[in-house]
Amino acid sequence: MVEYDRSQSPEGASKAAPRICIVGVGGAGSNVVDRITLDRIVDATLVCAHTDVRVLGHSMAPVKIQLGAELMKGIGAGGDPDLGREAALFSREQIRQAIENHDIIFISAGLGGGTGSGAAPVIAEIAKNTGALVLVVATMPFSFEGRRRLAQAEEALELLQKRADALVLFENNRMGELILPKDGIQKAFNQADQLIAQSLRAISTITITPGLVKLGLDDLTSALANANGRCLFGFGEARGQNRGAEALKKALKSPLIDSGRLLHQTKNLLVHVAGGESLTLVEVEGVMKQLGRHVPDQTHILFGLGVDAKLGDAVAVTLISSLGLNQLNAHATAAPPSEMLMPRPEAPAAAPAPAPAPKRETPARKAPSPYAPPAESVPDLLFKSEEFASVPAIGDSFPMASLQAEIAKVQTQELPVSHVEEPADFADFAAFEEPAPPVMPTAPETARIPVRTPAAKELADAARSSKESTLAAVVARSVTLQTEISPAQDDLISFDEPESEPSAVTAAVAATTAVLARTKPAAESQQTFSLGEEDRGRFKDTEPSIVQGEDLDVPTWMRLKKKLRR
Ligand SMILES: Nc1nc2c(ncn2[C@@H]2O[C@H](COP(=O)(O)OP(=O)(O)OP(=O)(O)O)[C@@H](O)[C@H]2O)c(=O)[nH]1
Repeated sequence: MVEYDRSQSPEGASKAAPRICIVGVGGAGSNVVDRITLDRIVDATLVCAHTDVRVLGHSMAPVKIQLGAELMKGIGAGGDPDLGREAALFSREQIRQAIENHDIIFISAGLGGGTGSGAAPVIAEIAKNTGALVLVVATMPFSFEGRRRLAQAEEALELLQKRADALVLFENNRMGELILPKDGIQKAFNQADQLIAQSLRAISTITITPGLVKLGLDDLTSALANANGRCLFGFGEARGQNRGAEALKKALKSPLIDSGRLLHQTKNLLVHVAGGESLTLVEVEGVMKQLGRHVPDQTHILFGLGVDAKLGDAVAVTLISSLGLNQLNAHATAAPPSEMLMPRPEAPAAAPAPAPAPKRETPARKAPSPYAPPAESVPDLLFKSEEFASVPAIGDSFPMASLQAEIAKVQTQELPVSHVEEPADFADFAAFEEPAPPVMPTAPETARIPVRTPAAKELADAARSSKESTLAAVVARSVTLQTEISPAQDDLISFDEPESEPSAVTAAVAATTAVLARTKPAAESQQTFSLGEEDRGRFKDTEPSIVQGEDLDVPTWMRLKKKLRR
């Protein structure tokens, strides 16, 4: 495999992908790291740091640090932040070794207990001293946990604010309100962990994705700056014809934004729109117009636009803002979370109530980390070489017109498919309940590139000449008709000789090979299922839905798409 080594470029190593480390501290922090590990949502070094060996033992993080092993004897801090702090100080060398050599370090902790509240500020300080950018994602305790926990959380928060470059604070109470009372505490925690994990992914993506309109850490801190503020976070991703509008709708529906209602009161709102290479300006404009109905005119919108080939034909919208705790509480008592989208009325009746007197000063902006590049150079430093370089650019040199002509030929040609065997795990038609809409032939060239590759042609020819390779024929035909240039993570394509032929063709060949390698050969014993006129009884006046073993009620694009994804 030939890899494009960005460190060889004239700009040097500064263009390498940023190294991200996520440290979960204490029980809550470790749960968040587990979720990230399970979902494989961020490409990062995952570390779990805890005083409690039982929790560490169950942690899925590849790197585990037992804090203050000798001091704590493997038992948790029992809700005492002093013990948590001592334990972290005992293990500071181990912590430093685990987290050094990273550009961005996320620290996640539930505040209020002993380990998270005591150790997270120490870890943040060590992280800062390594020269990394330090972002803390923390939760405040539920009100039912009592005043002492809240006081401990507030104290830890102050320490963290002094050390972190940005602090994303979630209110467990608020997240707990969003589940049904009968669902119980476990569900509340799960919901919270999921939101925190999502926000971590979104923030890391925003910071590392090269942007046409780049958002920096200063934008993030502006969006989060609020006296005693809590994070409002919404994320949506969608495919299909109305993907921009759908993605925004999902982001607004995120419980922390309460169907867009909470945005009516925000001063700063960070909006990041990202898509694959097919993302159009019209779509972005549509998203922003629609969003404008949910935010007051005076809201300062921090807008970012990113192109990430990994998104393929999806569009993702991320909304990040913050609201003072008092405003949030006032909103919660005034209006229960709503299911419906509530656009802002055209003429807002009254200005939002003034924010209550701040309890705590918003921390002064920290001096930029030595690792943090100046605003203009952020996209360069944060460019992920191996991912983006592997996606072929579609230029004039690509023989699109002739390929499309060939495809048109193939599309009108009937391949002699006598039957298609469904592999065991292909019978899962439940997955089709909410399928992504088909990609229309009019889709922009960069969304999906129909490619008739030499390899695909060979396969199709072989399929026509051999009755036993019917599945291969369908796959070949499907690959021929709709080859995605942005394959799934496990289909990443290696380029042996990138310059030797158009890279999209290479991609299609590799995709074809990958699909076929995973495809089981058709079983000899399976019989072709066909209905003759005499069998059709009361259905005699209807069109047959199964022809030559293919169920025509299942739209072609669905069958082909499913097979391609396998
Ligand atoms: N979101 C979320 N919050 C949690 C979870 N578990 C605990 N919390 C919150 O985090 C706070 C701290 O709890 P833990 O993380 O278990 O405590 P710790 O930091 O490990 O401290 P010790 O148990 O005293 O060693 C609690 O007061 C809860 O508000 C969880 O799974 N998810």
